[in-house]
Amino acid sequence: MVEIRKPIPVTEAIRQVMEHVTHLGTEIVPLENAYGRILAAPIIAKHDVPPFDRSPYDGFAIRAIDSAGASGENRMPFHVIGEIGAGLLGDKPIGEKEAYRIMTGAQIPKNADAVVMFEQTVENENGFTLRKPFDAGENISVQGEDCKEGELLIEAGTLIHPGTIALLATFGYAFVEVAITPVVGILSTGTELLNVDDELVPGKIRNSNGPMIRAQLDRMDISYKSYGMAADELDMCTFVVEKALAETDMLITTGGVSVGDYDYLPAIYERLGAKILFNKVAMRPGSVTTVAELNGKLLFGLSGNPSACFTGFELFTRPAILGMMGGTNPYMPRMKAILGEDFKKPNPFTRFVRASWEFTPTGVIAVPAGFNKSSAVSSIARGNCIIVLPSGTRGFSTGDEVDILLLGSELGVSEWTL
Ligand SMILES: Nc1nc2c(c(=O)[nH]1)N[C@H]1C(S)=C(S)[C@@H](COP(=O)(O)OP(=O)(O)OC[C@H]3O[C@@H](n4cnc5c(N)ncnc54)[C@H](O)[C@@H]3O)O[C@H]1N2
Ligand code: MOO
Ligand SMILES: [Mg+2]
Repeated sequence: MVEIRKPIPVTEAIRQVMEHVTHLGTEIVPLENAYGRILAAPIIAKHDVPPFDRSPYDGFAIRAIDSAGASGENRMPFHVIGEIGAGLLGDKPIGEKEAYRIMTGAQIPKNADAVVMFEQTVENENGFTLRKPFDAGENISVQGEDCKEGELLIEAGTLIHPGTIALLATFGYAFVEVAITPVVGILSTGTELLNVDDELVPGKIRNSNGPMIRAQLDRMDISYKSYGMAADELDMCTFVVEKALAETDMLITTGGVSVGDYDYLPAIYERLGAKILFNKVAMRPGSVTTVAELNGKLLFGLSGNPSACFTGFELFTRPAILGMMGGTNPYMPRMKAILGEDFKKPNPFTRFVRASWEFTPTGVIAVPAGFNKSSAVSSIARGNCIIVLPSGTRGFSTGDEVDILLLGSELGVSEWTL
């Protein structure tokens, strides 16, 4: 008798996966290796930024009071007492009607409280004249206007991007505390599988899931250990799964999770004593996605069908990996889009449609990326997003508003909502 599985809602499945995520701790890396990692400690301003009042322009530093009454008819003369380039200091305090020539980024000299751009002056042998009064503080970049010493700037759990690197460098972080990145094992199961460079022979297909998962991990900058392909043989598959689990922090298998005679993953989980979190999700594709846990490590039994495998990774495995690193935005960003083509299939389960989105003059349009069965490989290649069609809906028409999940974005969101 075939086992009847009870599907759980997608949101519940994601919640269960995230509940079983374990952190691997933190490590210190040089700043030049920190891009793409996840911050393990918050960035707190170690000093004010800028650390001193400075000039935002190339021009003259003056006392604002000396410009009072200046006009086109009454140009105010100033005497230049020296020059300050960025990185240098003016050693004399400026006196009445005196000015320093000052360059962008240079510290404002003593007594000066305004900067006049070169373009606002007429220069002469002695200095310059100007034709308008300046307020105290005008054209001064004030110490601490960007960051105040002690201010919490970026939370732990944030992905480090080029802007984060700039901030870390500003505060002198030559080394950064980041989350340890998991090593993920990948095993493609299926007696029908050939290597990429094999000739097709009757009944066989090339393994596309293995290379696809490797690329999905590469896109996240996560390292992996590939265990290649295993034929549908219980003992051999159990041996490889056990070995892979011992050598990695998480294992992704593809294929063999449904109810077929040679779908051995359920038996392998049982043999190993792994706890099955779920083995059926109310979604299409990927309803057979199975997740188990053993000794604190997650085993993702992704479907063999390519579109289901891809979707299972993006929905469950990717947030779990980010969660293992304490990532605070593990879920794909979501956007509203206008459906660019009819999609008339009813949706008994939540449907995730591989699609392609673009900005148009009338807004964001998302168009399904062609043949959209669970077994499809072409629509994964053509898609750049996933349209989410809620369960219980009866098909959608061109012009309907839909939600889309963005693929390959370094941005993410903190909550999963459906
Ligand atoms: N009686 C039932 N049959 C099936 C059910 C069901 O509920 N009852 N579920 C169907 C659904 S939904 C899916 S999805 C598939 C899932 O199958 P498995 O995850 O067990 O995967 P396999 O049987 O091993 O393979 C399915 C399909 O994918 C191809 N495949 C497998 N590995 C790869 C790979 N690495 N690269 C490319 N393609 C691969 C494989 O040849 C099969 O065509 O089960 C349904 N059946
Ligand atoms: O597990 Mo399947 O992908 O719903 O067709
Ligand atoms: Mg199967």
